[in-house]
Amino acid sequence: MRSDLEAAAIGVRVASRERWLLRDVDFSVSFGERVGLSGPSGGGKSTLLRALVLLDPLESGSIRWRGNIVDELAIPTFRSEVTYVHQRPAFLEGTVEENLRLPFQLRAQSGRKYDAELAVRWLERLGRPPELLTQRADRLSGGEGQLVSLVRVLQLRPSLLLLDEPTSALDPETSGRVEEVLVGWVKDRPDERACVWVSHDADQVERVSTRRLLFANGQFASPVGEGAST
Ligand SMILES: Nc1ncnc2c1ncn2[C@@H]1O[C@H](COP(=O)(O)OP(=O)(O)OP(=O)(O)O)[C@@H](O)[C@H]1O
Repeated sequence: MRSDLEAAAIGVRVASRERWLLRDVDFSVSFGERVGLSGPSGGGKSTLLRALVLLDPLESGSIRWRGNIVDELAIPTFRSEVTYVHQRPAFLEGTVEENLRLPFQLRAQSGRKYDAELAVRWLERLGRPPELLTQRADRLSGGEGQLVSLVRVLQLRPSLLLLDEPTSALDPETSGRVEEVLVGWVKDRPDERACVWVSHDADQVERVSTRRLLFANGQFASPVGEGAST
């Protein structure tokens, strides 16, 4: 059966090209899945997620999204459907709300408009009040930044989220909310949503994933088994 995202034999080298960060890596994910990715620091998990959305140039291999090779022209639309969520998100000057409005100016989002009510609903589900919208984005704490970055992504209705340690700066209670929101997000539409979740917390991986993988030295190690199936 065809997977929705398929990476075939992808390779990434450092800019100087003297070292491979990923070499001949195969990976696929299908809608409905929640893939938990763990492994040692510096093992290449972020590099892999970035390569899956072509944020770094591939030295070899290819990415297919829903059966089609993703070429240069397809990248903007592809990235509106498959989104990398950075562990330490960046914001532009201005309020949180101004930052939430910005992606709607991109061509890939044409025809869509910022919806303040939707943003407030996501914030509420993440345990934050609407007043956060008026706060300056550059004054957010690390944890608040992670929450706002999730709202920024979720409001754009993506299909596949590549989550790079999305709760690393959050307290346990808020982490729990994020887990609930993101697991629920996939479960609500399992035929059109999935996520890959990088975490160093083995218990979290167990809670959030339907499939668990270990990534080290730029390669997948042998599977560590199935996670929570529901
Ligand atoms: N642009 C780059 N140029 C050179 N080396 C890089 C580059 N990007 C990443 N690396 C190196 O690639 C390796 C993998 O880094 P990566 O951030 O993907 O690991 P990780 O598994 O996500 O680590 P962590 O769990 O600490 O976040 C590291 O040794 C890192 O220093």
